[in-house]
Amino acid sequence: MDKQHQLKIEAAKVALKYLQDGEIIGIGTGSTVNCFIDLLADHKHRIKAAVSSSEASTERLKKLNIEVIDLNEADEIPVYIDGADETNHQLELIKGGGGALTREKVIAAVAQKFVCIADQSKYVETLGKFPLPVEVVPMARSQVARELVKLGGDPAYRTGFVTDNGNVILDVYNLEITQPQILESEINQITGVVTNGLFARRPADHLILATDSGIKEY
Ligand SMILES: O=C[C@H](O)[C@H](O)[C@H](O)COP(=O)(O)O
Repeated sequence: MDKQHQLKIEAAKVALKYLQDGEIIGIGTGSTVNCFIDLLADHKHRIKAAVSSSEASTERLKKLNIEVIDLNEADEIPVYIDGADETNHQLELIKGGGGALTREKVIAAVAQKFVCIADQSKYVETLGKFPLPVEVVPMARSQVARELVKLGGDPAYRTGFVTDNGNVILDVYNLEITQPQILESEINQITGVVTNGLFARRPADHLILATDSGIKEY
């Protein structure tokens, strides 16, 4: 097993302490969350059910016989566990490398506590080295791309990829994101944008970062 994968498992293990007995848990998407889902299998008797942010996570949860319910059936989500592509020290995130950003953002908005799990490679001074994913209604792709260029980015169409919501993704390169909340709002104002992968207006509440020198919690 490679070092990075080992660190993802370490972060996921620590996140188990946020499980609340008898409650619904929100589950994100990606390789780090997959580690958490696998660990959750041994604790499934403690939770009421899971709300999932993607078809991929739903499939993994169901394979482990963890009940998955629709978000509309959940009155509240005390805790949401998810990974990130980048995080800064304010726990503002870039997410959506796996294309699940919209459903992730919806669940994060509902959740009382958003716990981000990550390995050390995700921690950055300034967001933007990782291309910012933007989910777009297919017919608006070119128009949205032109508007993203005006904001200083270099959008690239993620070819051959369709989100769980039937939309496409533009990955925006070369943004140095010094004001994440402002950029998040500006991109969301572009007609045709479903959502973008900046989680700055609703950042994580806690970060569990696995590093070579141990777990760091923020
Ligand atoms: O769309 C995917 C999600 O936002 C993931 O949380 C993010 O891409 C991080 O994934 P991973 O844990 O595989 O690095």
